[in-house]
Amino acid sequence: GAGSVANTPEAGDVEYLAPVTIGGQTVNMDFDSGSSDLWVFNTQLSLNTLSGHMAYNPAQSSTFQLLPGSTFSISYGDGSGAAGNVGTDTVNIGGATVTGQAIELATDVSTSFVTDTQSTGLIGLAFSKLNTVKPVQQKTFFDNALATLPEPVFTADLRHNAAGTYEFGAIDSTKFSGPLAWTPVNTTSGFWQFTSQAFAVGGGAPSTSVPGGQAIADTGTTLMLADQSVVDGYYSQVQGAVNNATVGGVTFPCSATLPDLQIDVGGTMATVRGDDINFAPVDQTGTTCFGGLQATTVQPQIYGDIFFKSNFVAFNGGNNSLGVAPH
Ligand SMILES: CCNC(=O)c1c(-c2ccccc2)csc1NC(=O)CNCCc1c[nH]c2ccccc12
Repeated sequence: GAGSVANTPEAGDVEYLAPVTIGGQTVNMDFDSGSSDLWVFNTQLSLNTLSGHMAYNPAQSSTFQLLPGSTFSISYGDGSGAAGNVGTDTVNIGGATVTGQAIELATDVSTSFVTDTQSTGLIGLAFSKLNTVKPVQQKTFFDNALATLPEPVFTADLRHNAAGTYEFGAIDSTKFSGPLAWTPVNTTSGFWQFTSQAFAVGGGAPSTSVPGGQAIADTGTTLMLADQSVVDGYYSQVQGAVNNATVGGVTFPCSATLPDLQIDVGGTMATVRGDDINFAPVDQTGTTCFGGLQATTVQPQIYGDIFFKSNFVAFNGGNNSLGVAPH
């Protein structure tokens, strides 16, 4: 059946956590449409590492089964990562249930995850071809759930500093306004990848031909990481915006009025509200603010939580498409 859970932004909308029940144990996880491993803090980790975290205890689950000889090791572009061994258990997300889901039990986690005590791990929702389990690659929760969901979809409704929703198996049209604009997804990369070739600033004339012209929908990345041409075009319209090498990105006066960004999603222009591009102050006085839109040289571009705060997104695993609408 379908499943729906509330998600909650951590302070500063850095990440969005939602409850997942694994073998009867409910833990808060980071739902990540930009990766494909479900890994958890668990009782194999040292008490130091576990300090402050919830932890999954496989010994307490009557449905846990070890996958002998299976391991995982994942690293993310920000240099963080996790590694460990693997078992299976029953996973229930708001009523949507999968038995025999691969549960990757970290025995090693990088510092940024250790200090992030509200998160018990990640639940990857990209395509299973990116899963890192060896010797036998494992499927994501969504992949395993597809056949049993009323509709082969999951949706992300992320809000600024407010509770939102992750839903599996249904599209709740009360969560967005107007029709969903659907675009085909190119699954070759293993991400929810689509064409994004143009942008406009504050309703101005659209640019054309953004280099690479591809982007992914990634709930696991905090910011919106776009091509330099998009970033330059946007911040050229923001008084006092500078590339601040010290803090590692574009900053501007917190008092600046930020224009909306219109960005191409498979031929339809989606809007990212200017307010959501004012991500956070970088100083105690709240004078200088860090942009939610930053440049990346990697391709494809990464439309993270900043994008989702203005746009409801439906991920259709039945026909590999994305539906986007303002919310
Ligand atoms: C900055 C995080 N994002 C990435 O590294 C990333 C990249 C990527 C690749 C190279 C350079 C920069 C970014 C491509 S797709 C992609 N997306 C993901 O990897 C999605 N999963 C991020 C999980 C993640 C990494 N660090 C965290 C810290 C807190 C919560 C979650 C995380």
